[in-house]
Amino acid sequence: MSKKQDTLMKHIDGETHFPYRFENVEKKAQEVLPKEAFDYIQSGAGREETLSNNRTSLEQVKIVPRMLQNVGNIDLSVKLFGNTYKQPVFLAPIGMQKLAHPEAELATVRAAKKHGVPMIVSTASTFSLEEIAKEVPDHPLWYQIYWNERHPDVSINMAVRAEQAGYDAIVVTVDTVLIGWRERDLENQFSPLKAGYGLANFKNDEAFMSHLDGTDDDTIVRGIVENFAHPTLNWKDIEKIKKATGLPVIVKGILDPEDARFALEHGVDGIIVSNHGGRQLDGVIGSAEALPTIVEEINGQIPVLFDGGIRRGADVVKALALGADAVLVGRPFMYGLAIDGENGVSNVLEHLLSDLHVSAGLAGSPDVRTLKALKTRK
Ligand SMILES: Cc1cc2nc3c(=O)[nH]c(=O)nc-3n(C[C@H](O)[C@H](O)[C@H](O)COP(=O)(O)O)c2cc1C
Ligand SMILES: O=C(O)C(=O)c1ccccc1
Repeated sequence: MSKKQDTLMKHIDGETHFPYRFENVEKKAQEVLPKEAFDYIQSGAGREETLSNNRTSLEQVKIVPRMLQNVGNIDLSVKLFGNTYKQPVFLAPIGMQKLAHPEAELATVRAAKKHGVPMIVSTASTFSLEEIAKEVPDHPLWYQIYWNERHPDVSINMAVRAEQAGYDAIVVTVDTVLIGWRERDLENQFSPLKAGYGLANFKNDEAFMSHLDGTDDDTIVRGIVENFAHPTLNWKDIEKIKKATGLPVIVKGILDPEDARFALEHGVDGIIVSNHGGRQLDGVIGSAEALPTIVEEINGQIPVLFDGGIRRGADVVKALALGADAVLVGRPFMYGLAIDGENGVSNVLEHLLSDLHVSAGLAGSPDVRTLKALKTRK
C-alpha cells in the first residue's frame, strides 16, 4: 500500500475530525471568526462576479482521464527556477494573517513545511520576513512585493532583505495599483491596514523609517497605507526590482496574453495568472478561462503559475491540464488557520494533497509532465 493510500485508510478510520469538504471548512471558519475578519477574507470586489467567475471557469473544464498508465509510483515534484518542489502547490501570498490566528504566518509556515509546500510571504505579513524564515530553516519561501511608488528604495530594500534571508524568488503583485472596491469591508467599516497588523516588515526597515516624520504607530500606519497604492506602477519598475537582487522575479496578476508577452520582453522569469481572488476589479474573466490564452502566448519560455478558486485535488489537475506549471491556494489555508492554527493549516493541506494524489492517479498521470499532457473539454 502506498503512503498516500495509508493516509486514505487513516481518514476512513476516523483518526482525524477536521472537515473534509471545503464548504464545511469555510463554514467552521465563519463560526470562529469575527464577522469583519471573515468577510474580509471571503469577499470579493463589487458584486463579486470575478470571485464567482473563478469557480465557474474551473467547473466548466472537464478532464479527459487516461487509463492503463501505471500510476503505482506517483511523484508530483516540479522544478521551477532551478529549485525542486515536492508538489506543484504553493501557499498564495496572504497579508494580515493575525486576523485569523495570533500565531499567524509562523503557524502557517510550520504546517507548510510539514507538507513540503512552499509559502509566498506577503509584504503585509504580521511577522517579519526574517522571523518567518527563521521559523523554518531550509524550507523554500518566496517573497511578494507591493511596490512603494513614492519611495522605491523601500521596495528595493525589501527585495534585498528577502534575498539575504534566503528566499528563493520575488513575486511582484501588479493587480493592486489601487485597492479594490470591497463593499462588505466598506459596510463593516473595516480596513486591515488601519487595524495595524501589517507593520512587521516595515517597523524595523531602515529605508521605510528614513522617510517618516515620526516613529509612533500612527505615522507608521500612514506610511504603510501609502505603500499599498501604486497607480504609476509600470514595466520599468519591474526592471528595477529585477536588478535589485539575483533572484528570479515573477509577476502576479496577468490575464491578457499581450501583458504576458510584455512580461517576456521585460525579462520577467515567471508569471502568475490571477485576478487576486476576485478582490480587485469586478466583472473580470475567471482565472481558468484566461489561463490557456496565456499558456499559448508564453509557449513554454517561462513558468506559468495559476491561482483563483483552487479548492480540491481535481482543480489542481485541471489547472495543470490547461498548462499551468503549478498552482497557488489562498483562502482554504486561511480558514484552516482560523479554525485551529498550525494544525488547521496542516489538515487543509493534508486533505488537498491527498486528494491531489488520488486525482492525479485516477487521471492516469503519475507526474507533472503527464498531468500537463492531459486533454480537457469545455
Ligand atoms: C485575505 C486575503 C489577503 C490577500 N493578500 C494578498 C497579498 O498580501 N498579496 C497578494 O499578492 N495577494 C493577496 N491576496 C490574493 C491571493 O494571493 C490569491 O491571489 C487569491 O487569494 C487566490 O484565490 P483563492 O483565494 O481563490 O485561492 C489575498 C487574498 C486574500 C483572500
Ligand atoms: O486584501 C488583499 O487582497 C490584499 O492584497 C491586501 C492589501 C493590503 C494589505 C493586505 C492585503
